[in-house]
Amino acid sequence: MFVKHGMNSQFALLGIATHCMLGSSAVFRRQQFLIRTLGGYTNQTHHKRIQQTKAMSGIAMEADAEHILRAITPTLDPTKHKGQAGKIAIIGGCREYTGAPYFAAISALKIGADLSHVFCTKDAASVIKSYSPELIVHPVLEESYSVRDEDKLSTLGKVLAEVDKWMERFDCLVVGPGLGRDPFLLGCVSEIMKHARQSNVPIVVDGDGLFLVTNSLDLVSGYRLAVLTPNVNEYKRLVQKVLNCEVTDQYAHEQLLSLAKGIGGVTILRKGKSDLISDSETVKSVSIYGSPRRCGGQGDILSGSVAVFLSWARQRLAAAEGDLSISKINPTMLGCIAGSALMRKAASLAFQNKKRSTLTSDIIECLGRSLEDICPAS
Ligand SMILES: NC(=O)C1=CN([C@@H]2O[C@H](COP(=O)(O)OP(=O)(O)OC[C@H]3O[C@@H](n4cnc5c(N)ncnc54)[C@H](O)[C@@H]3O)[C@@H](O)[C@H]2O)[C@@H](O)CC1
Ligand SMILES: Nc1ncnc2c1ncn2[C@@H]1O[C@H](COP(=O)(O)OP(=O)(O)OP(=O)(O)O)[C@@H](O)[C@H]1O
Ligand SMILES: [Mg+2]
Repeated sequence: MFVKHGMNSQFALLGIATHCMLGSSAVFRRQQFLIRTLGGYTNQTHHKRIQQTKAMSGIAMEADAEHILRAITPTLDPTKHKGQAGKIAIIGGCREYTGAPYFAAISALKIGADLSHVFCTKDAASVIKSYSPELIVHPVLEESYSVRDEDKLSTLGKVLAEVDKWMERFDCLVVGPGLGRDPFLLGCVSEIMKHARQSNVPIVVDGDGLFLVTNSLDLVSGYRLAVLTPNVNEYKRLVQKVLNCEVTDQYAHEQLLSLAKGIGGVTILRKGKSDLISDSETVKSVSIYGSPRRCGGQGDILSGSVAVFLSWARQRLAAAEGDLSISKINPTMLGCIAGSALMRKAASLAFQNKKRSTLTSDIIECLGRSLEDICPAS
């Protein structure tokens, strides 16, 4: 039994119950007993919940990712101006990590965003600029070691003023790649996230952003434009914090639904052998064959990609144009499915060429060709 206790454990139990219901076994009757004992639902609510969960988990889960990629990728139209294909900002990059924010930001550009900004610490900024002249790099974040206690409040004010100047222009923020875990820096980033939320800017949370959010769930709880992209460790910590239990692979879909619901309907992309995606209403998987290489940085490509596709999906749905088959799907789900599929296709292509020496930069080089194969530019 993976559930220990806690309100949200009810959802996990419902998931187990649904699973067992399909088998109609004695174990199911036992789970029903447990739900009644621990869940506190009326019989009617209980029955409705089970029906809903059954409907959700009973359907084929694999997303039609290529169809979605084609439906949300904008055409290259000569009447468009700079910025219309997306302006993305990465909040990340500190003394230790300069690769992660670079990978996320450059991936966004290689897929087709027009502008990619990075807000990082002063130490990281010149290094990131030296990787690429394409990125707009703002050396605005500060770590504790570089700020005296008496200057912390004024520094926070300056950081927020710098980021706020740009906030309304961004189509999506990616918070966390290479952010580090310095307490003062994370305090500033919390405020940036609150401002993004007030401005209705979507936020993709990855890497150390997930460390921050796991300890301060209110930052994203109930925000439908938040996407969390946890790896195996990050997912484990989220499940322990929110559901108060261990990760289960046997009831992976149900647990993911419960987690997304427990954080108020955010969208979660659980990375792994297959990527599992849920917005607390449905669960989809992307199992396109990727690469057996697990070099660091692939998650950063993914977070940058999800930011672009999420922006494109929102744009496409807002204009109510194009493919009606996607019009009922949450844009955060569309963004995750498209980002996951493209990342995996590019990884597969890079591995065909480079085999054991495949690195993250090789995968980034394959992003354009992989998108072209699915969705030709002309
Ligand atoms: N080139 C770069 O600059 C890269 C930087 N990265 C950044 O590195 C930072 C950390 O990301 P990771 O993916 O390594 O974070 P993880 O939380 O997955 O892992 C951090 C380290 O702690 C260990 N760890 C994690 N949870 C643990 C637990 N419960 N008990 C014991 N050990 C545990 C892991 O094995 C790993 O060595 C993020 O900011 C990320 O964005 C990565 O994206 C990889 C590439
Ligand atoms: N076992 C696997 N098989 C195939 N693809 C995988 C596997 N594990 C992860 N991936 C893919 O690799 C990408 C990155 O996932 P990963 O778990 O490595 O993220 P991460 O640890 O956050 O990476 P990073 O090093 O950038 O922080 C995801 O798109 C995921 O689909
Ligand atoms: Mg990561």
